[in-house]
Amino acid sequence: MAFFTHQVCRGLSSSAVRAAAIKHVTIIGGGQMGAGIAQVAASTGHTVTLVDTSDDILKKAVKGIEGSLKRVVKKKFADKPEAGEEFIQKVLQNVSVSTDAGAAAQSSDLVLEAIVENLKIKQDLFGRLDKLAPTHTIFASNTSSLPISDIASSTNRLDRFGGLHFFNPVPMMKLVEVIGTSATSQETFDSLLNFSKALGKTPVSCKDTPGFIVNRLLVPYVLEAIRLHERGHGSKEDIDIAMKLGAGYPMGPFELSDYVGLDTMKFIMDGWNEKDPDNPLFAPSEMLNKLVAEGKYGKKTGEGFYKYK
Ligand SMILES: CCCCCCCC(=O)CC(=O)SCCNC(=O)CCNC(=O)[C@H](O)C(C)(C)COP(=O)(O)OP(=O)(O)OC[C@H]1O[C@@H](n2cnc3c(N)ncnc32)[C@H](O)[C@@H]1OP(=O)(O)O
Ligand SMILES: NC(=O)C1=CN([C@@H]2O[C@H](COP(=O)(O)OP(=O)(O)OC[C@H]3O[C@@H](n4cnc5c(N)ncnc54)[C@H](O)[C@@H]3O)[C@@H](O)[C@H]2O)C=CC1
Repeated sequence: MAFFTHQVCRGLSSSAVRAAAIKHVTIIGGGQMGAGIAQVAASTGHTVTLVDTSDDILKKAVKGIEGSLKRVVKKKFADKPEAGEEFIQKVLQNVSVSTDAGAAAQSSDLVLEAIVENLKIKQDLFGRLDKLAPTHTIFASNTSSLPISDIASSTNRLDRFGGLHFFNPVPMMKLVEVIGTSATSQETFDSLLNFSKALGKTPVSCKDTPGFIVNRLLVPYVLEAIRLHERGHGSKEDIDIAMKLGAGYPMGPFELSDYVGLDTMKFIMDGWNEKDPDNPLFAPSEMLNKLVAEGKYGKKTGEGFYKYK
């Protein structure tokens, strides 16, 4: 099955001697993931420019970062609230915002994209930035499901292009999947690996295959839960309770879907179904399609499988 052939294998123990350090990062997309990555990068001493399409979205993103930082310092500086407030201010000083991705990319060591899960839109963005960013700048995508090599194909910097896949909520989740394509240079891969470690995360090396490691396992599981419910074999609530108490998952599959975003889930499912139409694991779900058509994307819109208002 061509869909699941792998491209390249890289070890985590490779020499990182030549890898350039990443200091200034442009993060494009100030939604759940981009804001979370910006927060963690700024908290670990990197300077960050967060880019989105409007000032309003960026304002909301910075407010979200501030709210999340407050939760972090409540624990980290439990008995030193003043030091906690100082930390928040210091982190926020490391973050600037912009609606001009091209201008931001011009002073960046890394441009990391966390925009909508759509190949054409991601390709357009990187194709444009490729002409504006300095030669040394590394490009990376936080895509959940798209081949990194397909996104990179719109640029002329295939050796300086990789994947950095974070997990939601970024400040809490320790893993980063680092993806090299067959064209990604070892130097680039090592820079991305070192950057993940500098963020305090644990990186794993992944091949450029659909879903990398985590989503290749997680997406079929969640879709099977939805199908089980569609067949009338369990309520959402019971399935969620069952997986939390019976399998030790922190969230059940319906809670997790709402948390991730049903729009993102649908983008992933449709994309994989299109590439591999005979695979029952990626068969469309009427229930998911209906919720997305109604604009019920989950927590971020106030309703998905559950209501949050
Ligand atoms: C769907 C399948 C398809 C996916 C495809 C697309 C997605 C991807 O490409 C990859 C992904 O990201 S998959 C999703 C991975 N994430 C998970 O599985 C999260 C599962 N949930 C959890 O770990 C915990 O419920 C969690 C850590 C979230 C919350 O912990 P709790 O359950 O204990 O609940 P809380 O009481 O709310 O939180 C406890 C404390 O955690 C801290 N915290 C939580 N969220 C935070 C945030 N955003 N920022 C900062 N701190 C945060 C916080 O300390 C909180 O305590 P309080 O502040 O006192 O509430
Ligand atoms: N939601 C999740 O749990 C995870 C999502 N991802 C991936 O991260 C990416 C972003 O996902 P989320 O943050 O959940 O989405 P989101 O919907 O919360 O945020 C996306 C942001 O990108 C902005 N945007 C869209 N097109 C843009 C453009 N051309 N230029 C600048 N900004 C643009 C939107 O205005 C929005 O603020 C997707 O590729 C997704 O697959 C990866 C890991 C986990």
